[in-house]
Amino acid sequence: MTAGTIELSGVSTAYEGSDLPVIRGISFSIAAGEFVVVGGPNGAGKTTLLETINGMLPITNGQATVCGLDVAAHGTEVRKRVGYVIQNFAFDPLAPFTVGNVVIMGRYGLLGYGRQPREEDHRAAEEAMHLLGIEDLVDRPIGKLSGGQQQKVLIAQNLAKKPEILLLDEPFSNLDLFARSFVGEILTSIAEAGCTVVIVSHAFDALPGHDIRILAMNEGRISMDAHCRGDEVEERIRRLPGAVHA
Ligand SMILES: Nc1ncnc2c1ncn2[C@@H]1O[C@H](COP(=O)(O)OP(=O)(O)OP(=O)(O)O)[C@@H](O)[C@H]1O
Repeated sequence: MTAGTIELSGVSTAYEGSDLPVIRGISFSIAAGEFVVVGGPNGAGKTTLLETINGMLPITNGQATVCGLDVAAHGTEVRKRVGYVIQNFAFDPLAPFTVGNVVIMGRYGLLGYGRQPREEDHRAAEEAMHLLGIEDLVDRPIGKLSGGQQQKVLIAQNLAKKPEILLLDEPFSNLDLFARSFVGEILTSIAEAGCTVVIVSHAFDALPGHDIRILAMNEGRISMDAHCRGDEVEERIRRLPGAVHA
């Protein structure tokens, strides 16, 4: 079974127009349903790692295989199976979309160009909004919501896709303490249901208490690959060399 798996073998990636690799010769395997936190100092390459897994960057060395697909050759197919909640996204205050419009957009990549959402697409969007507790916002203009509410909408949009893998870049950044634990619990339940969850974060206080895999990064490389409880992650990351800025 390859659904939800991530395999990197000696992978390096560089941004367009640059010869310098940002990710440098990284290798690891992530199994379906794993709950992984990626930590490390600013500029370590954490976002770049998520973009690499999601097939958004040219791979200059090695091979990345996601859900059994070679990322370099099948980026579009990979992105149908992977949800990616990007860092610090904020909607234009005048964006002409409701919350319901934004969540159903999560289904568009599966539908194909110009196709209208079907009953099952609306159902998937409703389920995702229900899970995030945002059904009452469905008709609200997205640009008029708070940062934390917009963050929940983006997570719902990606869950509506029913991804095999969910990548989240700083998902807790706009959320209050209560919302952070709430989202942490949702991500745990998603992983328990078999969806691989990979979170880049500097905020570790909302991580669930169960066993978590930590991948720490420094200067484009993996500096630690370990397991611990959610409430031990911060201490483990702090003890790493080069972690002073984390
Ligand atoms: N679009 C881009 N073009 C060129 N270089 C980039 C681009 N995005 C990031 N970089 C560079 O790649 C390196 C890693 O950046 P990345 O955003 O992956 O780090 P990060 O670990 O996620 O940092 P942070 O914790 O600050 O979000 C940095 O040196 C950064 O300047």
